[in-house]
Amino acid sequence: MTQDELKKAVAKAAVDYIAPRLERDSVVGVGTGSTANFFIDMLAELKNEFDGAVASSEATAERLKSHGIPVYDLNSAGELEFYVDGADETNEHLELIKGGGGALTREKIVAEVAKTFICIADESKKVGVLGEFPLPVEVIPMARSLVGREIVKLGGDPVYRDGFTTDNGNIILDIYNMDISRPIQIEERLNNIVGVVTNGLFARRPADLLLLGTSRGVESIARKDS
Ligand SMILES: O=C[C@H](O)[C@H](O)[C@H](O)COP(=O)(O)O
Repeated sequence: MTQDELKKAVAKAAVDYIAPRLERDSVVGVGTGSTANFFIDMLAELKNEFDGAVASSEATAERLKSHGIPVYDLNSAGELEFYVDGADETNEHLELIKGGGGALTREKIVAEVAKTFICIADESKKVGVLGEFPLPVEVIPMARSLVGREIVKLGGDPVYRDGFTTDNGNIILDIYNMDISRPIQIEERLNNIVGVVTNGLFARRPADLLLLGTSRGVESIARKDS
């Protein structure tokens, strides 16, 4: 199977999971990226069975609206039953690296609000230890050099994502060669650097359910303590 076929399979598995659990007044949190896009396109078929969505990026909001799915501001949406999103990496504890597309901050905010975070990913995203994929950090532009120096002190190699601006008007530093064997600790340390908005580690708030696309089918992996 191609990677896109695996992404479509997990998107369908997510729709199949939430469909029987949706109420007419449900608002669904929706992530960003190519896997999330397949999910959005399939979610559209259910659009008369739930109220609408909260988007984790401008791109996702546009795609939802193009299908006629109402998009709500998170502040007026109240509680979200589900947040469905892809990932750049996941470990066995469903701790994630996200933000390859630069949407990490809004993704983290929406994930925080949702009762159940469903991660959809193809098997190339499953790793033993996080960090092969460079870890994105969203930074206030004037703090770029300061944050870069602090990241070096933590043992990482920050690289400025040239020409990229987040939906929040900030920049991204991608960290290479960082030891992420203790994800919660690294997530907190990076977030403590002045000028960091947030980083792409989802360890404090990991996924609750991983739908992993493999050549043998979609594996459903629940977080052990969820
Ligand atoms: O900022 C982007 C998001 O965190 C995506 O969920 C992540 O990059 C995975 O994207 P894709 O599904 O395209 O591999």
